[in-house]
Amino acid sequence: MTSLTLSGIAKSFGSTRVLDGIDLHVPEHSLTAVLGPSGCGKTTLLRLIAGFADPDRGTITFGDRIVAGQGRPVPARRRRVGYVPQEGALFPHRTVGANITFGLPRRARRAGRRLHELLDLVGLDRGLAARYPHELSGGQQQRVALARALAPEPSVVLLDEPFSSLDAGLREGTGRAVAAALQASGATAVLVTHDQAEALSLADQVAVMREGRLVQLDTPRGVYTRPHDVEVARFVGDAVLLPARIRDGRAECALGVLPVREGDDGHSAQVLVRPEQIRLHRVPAGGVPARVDEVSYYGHDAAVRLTVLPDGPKMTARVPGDELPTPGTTVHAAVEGEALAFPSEAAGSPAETATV
Ligand SMILES: Nc1ncnc2c1ncn2[C@@H]1O[C@H](COP(=O)(O)OP(=O)(O)OP(=O)(O)O)[C@@H](O)[C@H]1O
Repeated sequence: MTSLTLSGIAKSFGSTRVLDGIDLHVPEHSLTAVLGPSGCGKTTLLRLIAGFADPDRGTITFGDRIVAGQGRPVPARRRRVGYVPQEGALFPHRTVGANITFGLPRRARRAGRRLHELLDLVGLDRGLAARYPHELSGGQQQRVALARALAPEPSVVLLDEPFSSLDAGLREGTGRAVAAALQASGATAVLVTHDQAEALSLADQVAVMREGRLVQLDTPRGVYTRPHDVEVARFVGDAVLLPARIRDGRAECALGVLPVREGDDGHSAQVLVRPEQIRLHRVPAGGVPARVDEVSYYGHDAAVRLTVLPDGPKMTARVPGDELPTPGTTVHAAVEGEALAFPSEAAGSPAETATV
């Protein structure tokens, strides 16, 4: 395995610039999630790394070996890349075992030991080796696809939305199993996804893309707690956005006077609070009075929709499932921790404020 470095990568199709100056370093033995909305260029980026297409500008380096951008590009088959597509694309008429060992030399295929190692690695029962893909669940099929990608011990493993065809329950378990197998194999991996929960829960670092550019490269926690801008903040989680005025490291807004991490004094700004930062008290406790409009109970927690009294903004708080207020009553909403301040012009239209 090896590290992966992209420097100044650009790619256009006709007059459309799809990737614009991407710089990305994926350390050895780590998993980077490339997160972004549909059409932002994620798959194109993976295809360039794999060698299925060439960048117009910039270089791609595996360890200290330049594979694209200087001289003739190294062809895909010589890059030693493992690729896991959206739906495993397993060979339907080959058994699980034959699918996994497809890329191995004949001798290794016969020995069977590597097959067992790979099945163990991705957490599949060895007894499944004789089955055909249609006899497996979607999650099992994706694990087989990963085992097949890992079999030849690739330099880099690329996964293109590998869980998008799975239903929610299977998705989480398969994601964790795949991340664990990648870690156990020591793989250097890039996972493309538009699902922020998947990116935050599985990856070591998250590369947030927008319209062909990399807007933030950070740890999952960094992306969530220190988003580069309002758009990133809203993309990676629910957010309450309020107009505010910053003074002495504090923001004056509809939720009171909140400490902020950053923000220029005397400027009008937008403050961002995560719904789970809003605490609801039955008695005044430093918060502002709010009317409970609606409560959605999810078991582990609940979403409480509020209107700040008398006619302030509407917002949603996430509270523990055992602390449910009654709709129609008045509570006192207080913010725990720091709010994030952003320049007000970056916050979008007024209609977007105070929503989640
Ligand atoms: N071979 C191609 N020829 C022309 N345009 C292309 C080609 N491949 C991709 N595009 C365009 O480039 C843009 C980025 O596509 P890409 O598939 O990389 O995005 P994505 O972020 O992976 O989207 P999704 O999440 O929907 O798969 C899109 O506008 C797409 O139409």
